[in-house]
Amino acid sequence: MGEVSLVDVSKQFTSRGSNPHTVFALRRVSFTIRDGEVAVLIGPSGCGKTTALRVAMGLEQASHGHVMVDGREVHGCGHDRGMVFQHAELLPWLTALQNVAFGLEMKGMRGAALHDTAMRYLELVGLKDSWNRRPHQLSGGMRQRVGIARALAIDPKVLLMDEPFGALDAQTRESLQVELLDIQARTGKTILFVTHDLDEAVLLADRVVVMRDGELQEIVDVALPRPRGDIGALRSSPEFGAIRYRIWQALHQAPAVVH
Ligand SMILES: Nc1ncnc2c1ncn2[C@@H]1O[C@H](COP(=O)(O)OP(=O)(O)OP(=O)(O)O)[C@@H](O)[C@H]1O
Repeated sequence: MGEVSLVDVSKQFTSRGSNPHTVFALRRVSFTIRDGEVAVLIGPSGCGKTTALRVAMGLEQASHGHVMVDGREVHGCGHDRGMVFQHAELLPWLTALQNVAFGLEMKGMRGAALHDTAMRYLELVGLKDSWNRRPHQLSGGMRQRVGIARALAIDPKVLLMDEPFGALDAQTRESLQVELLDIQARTGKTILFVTHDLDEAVLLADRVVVMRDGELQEIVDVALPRPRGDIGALRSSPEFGAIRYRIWQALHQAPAVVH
């Protein structure tokens, strides 16, 4: 199982100093991502996407409301959730293999099981032959692959991905999108994915959660068959265009009324 819910979650940040003020990053946000589903969070810069992900991960505590995983309220981080960041955030002094093994060691795995499991996940992301390279010896795309392998290796129920392909060139981004679709098909992981990119949202998602000013604006169903197949052909299909336009409309609707 891997169902994750944000239940009436609000998050406010209060800055101190000479000009103290409060920012409402999330206001009463509720949604559920079903087991095995890919949900994409999209919305303008500053609308609260990263905050929603960090609250779901347990890196931030909600000011109000709570997070449930498989019907159980969670507090703080846990091995049931894995996170992939925009800039892989690898430990620079460790090899690719050691970076993937790191989380497994935290889980208590040792010896041959540790090595074999870390290697299996590097293989899953196509990096078996680069196991001994340190992050500075890897391209941006390869570093992101290591980040994905590291998050998957702990076998979380839910994968939380914060603009993981945002800093990559278009070609690398596209090949990682295809890889992620493939990995998701093989592992059946529940994924909550943040992006600014409409095409990426339609390509990856079962549902797209549109956010605005810290509020949930709308949830749009992406009724495209899986596997997504030839993504070039899919992108140019009328069905893809219609869903993309539906999300665009949701993004450009009048702002939600703040009570
Ligand atoms: N630690 C923090 N302290 C103060 N304010 C914060 C903090 N984290 C986020 N915020 C504020 O909360 C709001 C939402 O930020 P968040 O990073 O979640 O938005 P986002 O939609 O992910 O933006 P982007 O697309 O630019 O990454 C913004 O106004 C931001 O400045």
